[in-house]
Order: sequence, then C-alpha cells, then structure tokens
Amino acid sequence: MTRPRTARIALNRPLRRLFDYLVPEPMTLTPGQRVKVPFGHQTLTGLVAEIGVEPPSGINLKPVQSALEDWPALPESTCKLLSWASDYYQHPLGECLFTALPPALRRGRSAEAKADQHWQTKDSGELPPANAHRQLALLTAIKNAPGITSSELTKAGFSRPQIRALKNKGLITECQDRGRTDADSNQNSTPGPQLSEAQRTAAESLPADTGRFSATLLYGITGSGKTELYLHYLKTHLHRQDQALVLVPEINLTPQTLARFQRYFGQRIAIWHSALTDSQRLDTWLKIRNGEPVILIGTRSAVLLPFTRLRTVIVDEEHDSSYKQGEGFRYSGRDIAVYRAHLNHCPVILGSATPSLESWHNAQQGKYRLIRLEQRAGNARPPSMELLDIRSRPLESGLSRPALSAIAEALDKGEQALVFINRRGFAPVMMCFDCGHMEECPRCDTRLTYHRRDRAMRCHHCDFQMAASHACPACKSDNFKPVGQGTERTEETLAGLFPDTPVIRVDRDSTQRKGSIQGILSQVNSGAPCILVGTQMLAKGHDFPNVTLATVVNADGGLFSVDFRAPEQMVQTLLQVSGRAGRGDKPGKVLIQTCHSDHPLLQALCRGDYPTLANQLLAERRAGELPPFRAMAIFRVDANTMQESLQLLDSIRSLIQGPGVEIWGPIPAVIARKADRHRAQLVVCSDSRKHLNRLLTQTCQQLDIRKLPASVKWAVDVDPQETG
Ligand SMILES: Nc1ncnc2c1ncn2[C@@H]1O[C@H](COP(=O)(O)OP(=O)(O)OP(=O)(O)O)[C@@H](O)[C@H]1O
Ligand SMILES: [Zn+2]
Repeated sequence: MTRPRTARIALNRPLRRLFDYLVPEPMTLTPGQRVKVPFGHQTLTGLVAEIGVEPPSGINLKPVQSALEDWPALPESTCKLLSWASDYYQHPLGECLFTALPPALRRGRSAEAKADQHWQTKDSGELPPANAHRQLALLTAIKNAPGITSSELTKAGFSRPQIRALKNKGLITECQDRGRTDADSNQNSTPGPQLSEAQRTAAESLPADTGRFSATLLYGITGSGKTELYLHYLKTHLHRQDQALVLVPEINLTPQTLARFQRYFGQRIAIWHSALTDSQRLDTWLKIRNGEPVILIGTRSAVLLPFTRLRTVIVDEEHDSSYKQGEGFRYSGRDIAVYRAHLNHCPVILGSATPSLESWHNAQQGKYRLIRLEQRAGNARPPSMELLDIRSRPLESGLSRPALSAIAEALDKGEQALVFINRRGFAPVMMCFDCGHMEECPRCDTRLTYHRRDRAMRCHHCDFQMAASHACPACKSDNFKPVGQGTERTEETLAGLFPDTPVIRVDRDSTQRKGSIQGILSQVNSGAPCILVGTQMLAKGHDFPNVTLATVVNADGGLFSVDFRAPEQMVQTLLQVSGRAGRGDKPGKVLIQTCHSDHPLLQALCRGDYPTLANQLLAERRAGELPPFRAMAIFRVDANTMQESLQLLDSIRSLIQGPGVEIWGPIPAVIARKADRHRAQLVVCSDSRKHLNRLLTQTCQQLDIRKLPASVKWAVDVDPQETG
C-alpha cells in the first residue's frame, strides 16, 4: 500500500504548530506554495511548510482544497530565513511566513489578476479576426501607449480576458514600464560627485565579491557621505541582473535620499513601506519574487521579502531603534538582514555615524569588518560642540540666553537654526499651583500632555484625550498651568521672539497630514533663514546645508533612566542631532543644555568622538553583564489586574529557572498600567544564546498548553530594545 500523500501547512494564526492535510491526486505541491485548506467551518489560506510528512496515526486528514498558484510564493531561501527567525524570536512559524506575503496574498487573492502588468505590442503573432473589434481596439491602444498597465486598460473598458487573448496570440508582451525594457532601465542615471579621497579609501575596502557572505560595519561620521558610498558601491559591484536591498529607518522622512537613488538608478529603484496601498505592495512584491533586477529601498519588513537574486544588502542608520518591531513578531530588521546575507551568500553593509553597541562590539571582535570614514564630504567640517549648564540660569520656555543669542546670530547671518526637544505637545504636565493637582490619564499611569493648538489633553500612551480645562478639576482654582516644555511651546516662544522668521515645527503632530513633511523639507531646503523645532524626527538623516546651529533643549533624559539602553540611545540621538549642523560650506555649532555639565558621558560627547564613547559604554555593559555580552529575553505579561500579571510571570519564572540563566523579576513595568492593562515583566539572561533559546522554546510550548484566562496576554521579546 502506498503512503498517503500529505502536506504540513502553516496558517496565519498565533499558534505554535502546523497542520497536516492530504494532498489529493493529481495535485502536486512544493514548500512555500499557497493553498486553500478547510479549517473548522472556514476555508483558510495556508502556506506549504513541508511535504510527505508522516501524519499522526488514527487521524482522518482532510484534503487540501486547491493550490492558489503552481509556483511557490515563498522561495526556499525565504522559507529558510523565516523558519530561522521563527525559532530565534520564538514567534509562531505561520505568522512569520505570512509576514513575507503582501496583504492581498495573505487574504488569498490571486497573485496574477491584481498584479499591474505593463504591456507593449510585438510585431508577430496571429492577428485577431477582423470582426474581433474589441481585440483590435485593444491592440491599437497598447501600440499607442507602450507600457500601459492592465488596470489602465480595464479602466478604459477592456477586459482582462481580452488582454490575455492578445498575449496568448503572441501579439503583446509584458514589459517593465512605459515601454522600457530591462535593457534600458538603467540608462537615465546621472553620475554623482567625485568621491573624496577618504570616500575612495573606504570604497576600496568594501567587499568586492558580491557572491560571498561578508559583514561590514561602515562607521562614517555624520555628513561623511555614506549615502554616496552606497550608491557608488551598487553602481560598481551590482550586476545588471542582480537584486539589492537597502534598508532605511523611515522612507517618508528622507525623500532626498530616495531621490538620490532614483537619480542614479532610475527605474531599477522600487520602494517598500507601510504607507503603500495593497496593490502597490503586490506589484513590488511580484517584481521581487519574479527576480526582476530591482534595488529595493525599504523599511524593516522589506528584509522578509522573497528575493531570488539578492546580491547586496545595505542597512542605513543601522543603530535606529525602528528596525526592531515592538509587537507581534518582534524581530530586528537589521539582525535578520545579516542572517539573510549569510543565507544568500552576499555582502551586508551596516552603516551609521553612531553604530549600535551590538554592531560595534561585533566589529571589535572581528566578526564584522570595520571601515571608518571620519571626514565630512565636500567642504564641510564637523561642528563644534559645547555644553551649556542651565542650573540656576533664567530660561525662556526652556531656552537659555546664550542659546537664544546663538539662534539670533545664525539668523542674522542668513542661516538656519535647529532646536531639538524630545517631547511633542505644548507641555508634558498641567498642574494646579494652589492644590498641586496634576491631570492624569484615567487609563494609564501617566500624566496627560497639554496640546495648546487644539486645546486638548492627550495621553501619549493610549488614545485617551479630552478638552483642556481652564480651571483645576480638583479645586476649581484658575491657577492651573502648563509645566515643562514641548515642541509646541518652544515653537510659540520662538515665534514671539523672532517674529520675522518662520518657525517650523517637525513632530508627529505637525507631519500627520499626507505630504506635509515634504512641504516642510522643501521649505528648509530653499535655504532661507528659519528655525526648525522638532523631536527625534529632526535627527534622522536629513541633509540641510544651511543649518549651522543645533540646540538641544535638555540632554539629561537619558542619563538616569532605568533602561540600560538609555545612555546609548541618548548619545546616538544627540550626535545625530548635532550632525545636522554645518553640513554645507559654513561651519556648524552645537549647543547642548544640561544640568549635569560635569557628567563624563556628556563631556565625551562634546568631543564628538563616538568610538571612545562606544568603548566606554561597552565597558559598562560588560561590567553589568548586559547585552551584547549576554543574550537577553523579556517575558511581558498584561492582564486586568497586576496580581494576575505577576502570578503568571512567577510561574514562568519557575518553568525557566535552572543553571545557566539569570532571572530578574517579575516586576511591574515602568508604566505599570497602560490603557487599563496591568503590565509586568521578567528578564532572562544567559551567557549562552543557544541555551537561552532552548529554554525559551520549552517555556513557550508549556505556556501554549496551559489554559490561561483569555484576558491574560503574554509575549516573549528576544533581544529587547526597551527594557523599562
Ligand atoms: N564626494 C563628494 N563630494 C561633494 N559632496 C559630497 C560628496 N559625497 C557626499 N557629498 C555631499 O555631502 C552631503 C552629505 O552626504 P551624505 O548625505 O551621503 O552623508 P551621510 O554620511 O549619509 O550623512 P548622515 O549619516 O549624517 O545622514 C550630501 O549633501 C552629499 O551630496
Ligand atoms: Zn493613557
């Protein structure tokens, strides 16, 4: 008797298991293929994980209903990558695999119908009969507009079967875009500037062999021309048929960078980020899956896409915390990029002016090759940096006299000034100066932020908001006032002090509307004097040649935080902010306001010497036995009561306890109540990543078979970025 043909299917469900089905004759399946399967009373889209497995005996397997394509949506290397990631991050394989599909394909849509194909005519094939008017009209339409898309044609009244008929007759063929074919897709590129001597030396040290794995950390100070180097690298080493991936933290914030890539590579550039429409995503996904020679510029999740000819991976601003997904499948895009390059036998280049301590450590250990680029490109020089101690100085909305006169001076010279403040809104607290009452979020253990523009009190941790009141809600006194600084308040103060200069606020609130960031950036790029006031958003990769002054309103946030990564993040942010000053021909200046001007970290920061800082911070991590010297994971639980959360963590603790691990907690999270959920955590550390991984796998399996109340939610976060 022949063995029944079976397949093990992954479903997009938070379940740490796969499901076995019969494969009916004459269906044949390969791993990575999309199928429809019955599941309970539903029909679900699944992905074939394995075939020919021995099904458990005594169980009546249901048959696979149908295959959605006859080719695997996920090629082998992508499946391998995701099953590695599933194991490493302890996230269910099904959900991991499905993140590599565009939303339309996750829902079981057809991979072909929705793809926007471009068409051109061929001078061959059998002409439609003279009475096939529609087909003839279609043929003319395509002849007149080579590169026209299927959706444009259907909008014009033609049908997809008509298009298919012409294709089958060999009268039309698919092309890349607007009549462009592979051959000329690279032609409309313009050369960039000549590489500087320092850039050339760096370029020569980059891996020349794109057919072999290597990991390089490109430490290049701000404005050193790393982007130019990536462009040069791809131009020199990427073959015409190759695919490349360039990961960036946020695409919308740096349209200039994207424009530079497009100027160099024209049609070869494709983009990937969360704001694309479903059909744009499907379109790009198909290009990648079909092995078209794209250079994909994308955010975090781009690293999971089904590349088939990947030959170079670049991770720009590799230190950026947005590479780590904070919920669900909590992966690090940067770390997966390195593993992906390893699987695909190609180089990965991690670039930053402020590398993560993990990458810096790997470079120190010789795991990554280190390339240093320590001169600014063009005529630019590194900015001068100065600490301004603001203890017992009079402040105007947080800004000291010397800072204000430096701003005035820059504007007088026709230059631009930037003011960094890491809080949006008007003020972080509303307080009654009679009774001391402070307005708190009813759902979180936090204070409400006052947003003056729309007279609202908002919680920055949940979606709670209410109208701001003029009087204290507790004692009715009208001595109820905003305390502390946010971007809105600083904007308002500066607008009052410099009435003739535009003050431009850049934060999540001011850039919410689509396209508003583009408007802001083009105003700054016009070069006319202005003051930019903003949050982290201002620190990210912008190239504003006329900004000569950067002022940091308060640098002290990261000095005394409970999160062990806070000092690293503070140093990175401050150096990145500083890096926006003096990128053009004029010298730049940075003023950092602090109450701790004698703090060694801030003093080292002022010397602008990141390698020394990184080494110091690493020494502290080593002494504290913290990552990257040990592997770390955090179990996070939230429930309706703190007691439930702590109870579950206690039992996780007893599951995982044993030799080779150190456990801290359980303890309530820094914000113990968020959106009415009570949150606590348990930190697990080990010298051996393998050992930790094994323990986590066992623990997760045990937790899965427990009957937990539905209101108690747990998750494990491997290599956590936030530990508060
Ligand atoms: N060889 C060169 N000659 C002249 N100008 C250059 C050269 N290389 C780069 N530049 C210019 O220098 C500026 C900074 O370059 P780029 O944005 O690539 O720096 P970066 O290292 O990526 O900066 P950051 O890390 O601060 O974002 C840009 O305006 C770029 O056009
Ligand atoms: Zn809240």
